[in-house]
Amino acid sequence: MCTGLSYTTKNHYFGRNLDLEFSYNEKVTITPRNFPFEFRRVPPLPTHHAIIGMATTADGFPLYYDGTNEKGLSMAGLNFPDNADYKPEAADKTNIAPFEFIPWVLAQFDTVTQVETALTKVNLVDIPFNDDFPQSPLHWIISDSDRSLAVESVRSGLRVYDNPYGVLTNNPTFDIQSFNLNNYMHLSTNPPENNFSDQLRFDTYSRGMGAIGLPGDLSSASRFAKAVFTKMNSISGTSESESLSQFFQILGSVAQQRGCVRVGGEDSYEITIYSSCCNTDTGVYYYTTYENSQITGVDMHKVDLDSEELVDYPLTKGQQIAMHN
Ligand SMILES: C[C@H](CCC(=O)NCCS(=O)(=O)O)[C@H]1CC[C@H]2[C@@H]3CC[C@@H]4C[C@H](O)CC[C@]4(C)[C@H]3C[C@H](O)[C@]12C
Repeated sequence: MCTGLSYTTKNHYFGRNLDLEFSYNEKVTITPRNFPFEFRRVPPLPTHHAIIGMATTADGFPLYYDGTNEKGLSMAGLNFPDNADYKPEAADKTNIAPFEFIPWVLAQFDTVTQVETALTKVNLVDIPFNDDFPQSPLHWIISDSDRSLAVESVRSGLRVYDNPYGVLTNNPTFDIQSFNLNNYMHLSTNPPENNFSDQLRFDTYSRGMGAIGLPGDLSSASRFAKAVFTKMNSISGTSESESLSQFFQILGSVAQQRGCVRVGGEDSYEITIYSSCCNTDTGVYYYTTYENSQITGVDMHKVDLDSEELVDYPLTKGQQIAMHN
């Protein structure tokens, strides 16, 4: 499971939790403007926007999990099992393989609204990367500082939703996730009032009681409600430190601790492998990992963005403890 998030203070920030029981050796990866992008069914892009994000590179191609381009447009892929349905090639459409979707979008568009227009022609074609990286069922959040979309290729076709929450988790489909929020409209950050019965007396014995009923389990529907509540009520100062802290706190509210979500075999548990937060205005990509609570950053503008070569940074995965004595 995963959670994607778009958040604005003075600058705009975009990132995600990647929750999984293993890692594919992902690295913070910068694709400079002249890296020759080739696609399976659409024309290559020899020059394009530069991209920074988390990716596994295979056969020289950056397989992005999430990324931001130099115009501040961002996109992340999240697991969408059983619902994702990729299509046969369509002659009258722009046929993009799912693993090409993030590079293809971030390489050429500046805003969500531009992407929305282009998506009317897009067909997510069922072409896997290779035998080592078979097709994965994904859906996507696409954000800029103004708005977000949720994009889902399902049996009935490509669904593009306006995403006013700037949040995406996993199943069910985005329309159902949105509908479910109706169940939580009574939640409040204020102390509760007695609407239960005027014949009874109640005591607000604790702070935070206005949001009793907000789910705290790690299922994707619960994480969606929790993350939307936390984000929509978030208050942050505008400095980089305050903004980053608030962003990682929101992601932390839906993070997965080892042992709580068993998957498959005896000793297999899902954890939050990494949390990322890219300042989309400055092009600095920050991350923490499960065992590295210190924020690590990579500034895309510190490398030669006119080059042709991918630049990647292996993740620092152990705790970086600042001892006082
Ligand atoms: C598994 C992850 C989602 C995390 C999640 O939700 N985990 C719940 C698991 S569980 O459902 O609970 O068991 C997703 C998110 C992004 C994905 C990569 C995107 C690029 C590329 C696309 C290719 O087509 C296939 C290989 C590829 C490297 C992808 C591998 C994998 O699919 C990634 C890491």
